[in-house]
Amino acid sequence: NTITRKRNHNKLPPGPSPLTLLENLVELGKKPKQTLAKLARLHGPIMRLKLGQLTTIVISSPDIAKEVFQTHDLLFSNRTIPHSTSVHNHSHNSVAFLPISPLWRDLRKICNNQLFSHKSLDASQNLRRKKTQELLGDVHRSSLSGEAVDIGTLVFRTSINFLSNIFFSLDFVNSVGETEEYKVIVENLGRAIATPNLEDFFPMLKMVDPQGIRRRATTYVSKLFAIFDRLIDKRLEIGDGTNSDDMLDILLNISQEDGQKIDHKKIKHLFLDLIVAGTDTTSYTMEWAMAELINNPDTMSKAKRELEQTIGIGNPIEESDIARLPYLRAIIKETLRMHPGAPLLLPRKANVDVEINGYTIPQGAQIIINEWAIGRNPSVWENPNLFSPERFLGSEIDVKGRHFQLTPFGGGRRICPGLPLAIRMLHLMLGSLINGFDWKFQNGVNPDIDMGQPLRAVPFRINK
Ligand code: HEM
Repeated sequence: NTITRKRNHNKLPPGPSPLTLLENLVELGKKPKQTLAKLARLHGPIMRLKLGQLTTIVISSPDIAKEVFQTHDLLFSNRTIPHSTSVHNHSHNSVAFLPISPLWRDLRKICNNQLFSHKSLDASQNLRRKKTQELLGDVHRSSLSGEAVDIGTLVFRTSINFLSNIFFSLDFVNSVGETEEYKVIVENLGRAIATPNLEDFFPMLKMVDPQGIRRRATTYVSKLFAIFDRLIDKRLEIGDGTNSDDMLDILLNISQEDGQKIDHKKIKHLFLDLIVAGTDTTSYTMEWAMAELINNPDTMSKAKRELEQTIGIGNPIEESDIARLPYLRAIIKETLRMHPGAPLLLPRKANVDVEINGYTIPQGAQIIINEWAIGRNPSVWENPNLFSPERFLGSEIDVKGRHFQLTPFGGGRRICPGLPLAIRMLHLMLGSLINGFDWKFQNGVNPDIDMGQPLRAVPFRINK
């Protein structure tokens, strides 16, 4: 599995034939995990896939990922643009898809200043505390009636309401019906980016939209934009008198001062990116963390014991407690290793010809880091298929993009800006769910959430 370091320009190991590749791509849309496993077995640390107009380099080795995220970060800092993001001209306004440019920098700066800096995260802590209490209230009600809860859906509701409060000072989701409505929007938009689209490989298909991806993306972006439009119009009508100081107010103020930096259209694209990038990934990670804990009773007991000793059974968890909960932190890392929310991260592009490990990556090639395969690679991790948070105790490996065997949030200048928020939310929600309740799978059965079954589990309230 080691890569030969001899000079081997332009002779990147080829991947499967175009036909097999096409089959794999179709499968990837349907069964992402099984397909990734197969691809990881088939190819080594680096592989070139040539299909139609697009050359894709798939990287499944920490050493080579380091070249992309650190050594040559700038040269790999743009993305290939999926055609599905051309909907509503999103790719030209999107912090996630713009090339490195003054607009991208302005948008990242706005995100950091308003949302993700230490200071703004501390300022929004009350809101997360409140949304977590509401989550626990829902779980408590189910525990009284002995009903199973759908973890992914509950966490989705918590995360989207947290974001909608920061943005607009209101809950997007107040009922089961609304949760479903927003979940469908976000899942479909995520899929529009993650599903391999034949249009991206064969540009002549762009008019045809053979998989209907662009049609679906148009429907769901339009739905979200209609909601944002209504909220922005309402805010502008109400005028200055009712300054609520949320992110919408701040962005409208910036747009008044400097319309170049951000305008109404760009505000909508930014909210779209943040909601799509931030909610599905968080609920997916939480669903897996809970599934692994319920499946591994010893790990669950250890986590509960740590919480009991540090915080006290049933007591509310504060974000400031996270630093004192090493086992809980190890559980989140282990979940992100085995079940990265974005298994192929987001695509990058070689801005010029770049030499890495003796290979020349051709200009314009799409670069995919196969995070899922790196997390399951037996030459990187001992017993990679075993859920064992202990491997992280006393280890310096973190998820901040500097340990290349574990980069679920990417790395370099394009690293996920939501990382600090995601980390706080994941620990807060997971710690709260297990410190307040015992959990069992519905009907005692371990659901295979790989197969797209949502995790349903029954909570039992713990008496203090
Ligand atoms: C467990 C949760 C999350 C995971 C696993 C995750 C993962 C990722 C990954 C892999 C990337 C691409 C990084 C790269 O190319 O190097 C990314 C980008 C991004 N993420 Fe996250 N993310 C999460 C949560 C969030 C949250 C909560 C937000 C915001 C509310 C967010 C907003 C973004 C944005 C805006 C980008 C694009 C950045 C750019 O291209 O400059 N993410 N995320």
